[in-house]
Amino acid sequence: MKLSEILNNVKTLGTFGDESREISEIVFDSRQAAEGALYVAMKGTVSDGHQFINSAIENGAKAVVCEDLPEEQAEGITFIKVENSAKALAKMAANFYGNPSENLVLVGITGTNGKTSTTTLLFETFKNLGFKPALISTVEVRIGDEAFPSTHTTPDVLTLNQILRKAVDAGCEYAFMEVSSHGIHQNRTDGLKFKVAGFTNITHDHLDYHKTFDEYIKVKKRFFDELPADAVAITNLDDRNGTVMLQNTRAKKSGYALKTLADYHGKISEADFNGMLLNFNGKEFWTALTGKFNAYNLLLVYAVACELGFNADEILQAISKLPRVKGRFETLKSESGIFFIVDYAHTPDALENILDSINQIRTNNERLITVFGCGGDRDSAKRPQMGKIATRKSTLAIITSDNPRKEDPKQIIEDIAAGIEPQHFAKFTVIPDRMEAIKAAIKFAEPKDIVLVAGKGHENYQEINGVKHHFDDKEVIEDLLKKMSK
Ligand SMILES: CC(=O)N[C@H]1[C@@H](OP(=O)(O)OP(=O)(O)OC[C@H]2O[C@@H](n3ccc(=O)[nH]c3=O)[C@H](O)[C@@H]2O)O[C@H](CO)[C@@H](O)[C@@H]1O[C@H](C)C(=O)N[C@@H](C)C(=O)N[C@H](CCC(=O)O)C(=O)O
Ligand SMILES: Nc1ncnc2c1ncn2[C@@H]1O[C@H](COP(=O)(O)OP(=O)(O)OP(=O)(O)O)[C@@H](O)[C@H]1O
Ligand SMILES: N[C@H](CCC[C@H](N)C(=O)O)C(=O)O
Ligand SMILES: [Mg+2]
Repeated sequence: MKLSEILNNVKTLGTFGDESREISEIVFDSRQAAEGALYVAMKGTVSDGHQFINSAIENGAKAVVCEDLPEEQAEGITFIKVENSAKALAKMAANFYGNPSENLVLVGITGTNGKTSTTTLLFETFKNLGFKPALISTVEVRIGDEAFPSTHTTPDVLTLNQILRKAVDAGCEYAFMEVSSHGIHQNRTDGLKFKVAGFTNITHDHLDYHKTFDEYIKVKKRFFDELPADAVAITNLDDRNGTVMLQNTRAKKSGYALKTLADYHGKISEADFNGMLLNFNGKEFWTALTGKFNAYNLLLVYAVACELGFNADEILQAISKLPRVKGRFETLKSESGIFFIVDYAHTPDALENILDSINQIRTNNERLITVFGCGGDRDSAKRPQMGKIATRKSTLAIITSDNPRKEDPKQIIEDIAAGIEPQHFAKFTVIPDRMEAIKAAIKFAEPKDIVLVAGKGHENYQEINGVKHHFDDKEVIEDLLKKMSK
């Protein structure tokens, strides 16, 4: 594609060199530049892409988009100065891939917890409705039945447009994607045309990156502020910040809630480990999903589908067939009758929610054993909070490791333990090796007891010192049960 076409509608502050040259690809990483590439220099969180302009050129880049022009401009290279490289990249990526977000119905879901669950449930619902949808999530990218590995919750804007292009070419009419706060902040979703935007909730997470909760809220809100007038914004009215999210949006506003009046009102009529009887806007149906948070997720799915013009009965029929999402309240029972739950709860709010859901369902004669840890090189403020919640709400908490990354696992565990209240000191034990921790839980458990293994969900690795070792909670439980014949 010609550079001038890639620059269509990009606000430039100056062009130096040939604008009519052919561009083979757009890259923002100098190491990926090949012959004829356009290199976009971006200021990152660790380094400044402007430092790598020369190495991009050495690798074959023929054009450079940057915020600061280099003092010496290499001969034969076109330089384009812009105010904000990330914003320019978003526009250029959409141009390069033919604006695919305008050729399908794009739905974005944001919030601290529930993005993967809701987008996956939407994907499955639309499959049940007879479509071939696309999914962009933490767990995987899907184009119909074809699955691709996922590297981020919200990929970079080039990858996003590339995926959406592929989806459009494959005949997808709907795409459901997770919108993370990092993604919004780093302009990864700029230039995409969203038809529906959904908000799940906002609680404590990622403050290592956003610094304050206010800042985190502001970033999430930006997603709704930037929606076009013909979009629909759907918020959770039970969340303290649900209304704030839509305060300045131009989109049509809609709300869902279990506790207050809303356009989409839901009620849990019955719940046990096998599922729930739900009532949405007066219509009752069964689901195999369980946990109050899944009632919220399903209600948002229902609201999105209604706003997209589908018939309520048809939607509920499609929703009632939904399977559980991988690693989200996944259950498993041992031969001796110990009940296991594998869940991705890795924030204080998610951990509290899942423990509350389990406690509401259990009859209290069984004991609840919680195995969990906290990730290294991530928001450390959530650690003591999770220690407090797990010990308050379980019979026994076994504190272990969950992706220590470059940190010392013992230090992470100490941070978690620091939040435990003195009256609960007898209710926890520390076993840093996750396999040993799960083994101890199985040993301790008696028939009917419940073992919650939280934090990793679908993840199939334990990241220690930059190395990802294969580790899958569900697989480990199954293997141990066989070995321990329990
Ligand atoms: C902290 C963070 O979000 N970092 C993301 C960011 O990288 P960065 O700003 O640190 O990049 P940098 O290393 O400072 O480099 C600056 C620029 O120089 C370029 N560069 C760098 C080196 C070089 O030799 N040549 C070169 O051109 C880089 O490509 C980049 O454009 O931009 C990159 C490109 O889009 C992302 O891959 C990267 O994600 C990292 C890997 C990451 O771990 N991100 C996580 C925290 C994340 O984004 N998570 C969210 C949310 C998860 C959740 O909600 O739970 C997600 O959406 O996945
Ligand atoms: N609507 C919800 N409200 C609160 N907690 C939820 C909700 N949905 C799921 N959870 C809990 O949060 C965990 C993570 O859910 P999910 O993976 O759907 O969230 P996410 O927003 O995609 O997370 P991430 O930011 O890591 O991508 C689940 O395992 C469950 O314990
Ligand atoms: N997307 C989240 C996942 C956290 C999952 C948990 N297992 C951990 O490693 O902390 C993150 O990268 O912060
Ligand atoms: Mg996710």
